Amino acid sequence: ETGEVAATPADNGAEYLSPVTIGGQKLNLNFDTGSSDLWVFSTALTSAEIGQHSAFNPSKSSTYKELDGYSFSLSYGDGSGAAGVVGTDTVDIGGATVTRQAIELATSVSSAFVSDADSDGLVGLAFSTLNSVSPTPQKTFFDNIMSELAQPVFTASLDLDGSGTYEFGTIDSSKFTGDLEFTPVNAASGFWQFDSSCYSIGGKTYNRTNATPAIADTGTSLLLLDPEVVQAYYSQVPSANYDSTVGGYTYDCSENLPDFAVAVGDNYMANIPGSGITFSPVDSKTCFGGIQSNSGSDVQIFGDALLKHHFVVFHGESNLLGMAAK
Ligand SMILES: Cc1cc(CN)n(C)n1
Repeated sequence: ETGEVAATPADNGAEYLSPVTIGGQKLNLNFDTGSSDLWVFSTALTSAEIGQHSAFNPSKSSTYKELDGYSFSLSYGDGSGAAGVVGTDTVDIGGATVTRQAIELATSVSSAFVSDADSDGLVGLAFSTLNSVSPTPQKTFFDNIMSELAQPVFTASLDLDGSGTYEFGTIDSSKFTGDLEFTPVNAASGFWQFDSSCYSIGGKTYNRTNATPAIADTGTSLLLLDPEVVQAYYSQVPSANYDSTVGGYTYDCSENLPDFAVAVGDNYMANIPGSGITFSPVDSKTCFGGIQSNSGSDVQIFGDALLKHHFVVFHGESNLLGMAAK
């Protein structure tokens, strides 16, 4: 079995959304390799909360089964969150189908989700150990389908314009160039976590002895690195400075930015060309960088700002992360 689904740009350009069919109902969900819950807007929310979203209606699905007394509650690194009840239903992603997938129906969502009209929820693709369901954590879609897949993998090929594809069960060699380099993942963390102990700016490489581990996180827009790396990068950008009003480093959009690369394990340097560093405009002349600080937290988050320049393989059986240029 394999499945392929397109990722399309959300208006805000900060996330990638893909169509998922649950009990015959289609929702646009954010595939998130940095969390492990599949949750959706549900008709239990108020109409004000639902707004323009598609909301799953359990009473309209002939295959939905409530998990009586089960609940979930989530909060993400950006302060957003959701909570609600749990059931199972048939989930189809691009032709790959799980018949009794735990789905988490939101009865409350934070304001960030209400205002993000493009995302009807998330598909968590980190390890099931991080699933938030009580009293019994549930398995992710990938865990449930892995044994049915032609290969125990899923891949993310996210493009610069916010489009792209997620594929389950196959590694499409037409989607990358050069060698696919695999790195062992520390699955005990629950994340797709690996070491990252060097970086390069404008082609000059720096080794680090105190780097925090990194995770591959398709649900985060930016590249959130240890402060010393971020300061080193923006010290090479004359007009750059930390702007607390926007909460990050900004610079003149006219700058000729240096290339940046960061290690994924020991044998892959993931490069971002200088022309690909900017995340968004702040105003007519100021730009907000895709490289920002993790504020000294104990992990570096390799989000879409990095991943969209590469082809990424998540290998669930051997706990490996594959990276290739494209
Ligand atoms: C909703 C959401 C997901 C993630 C990354 N895992 N963030 C930071 N926010």
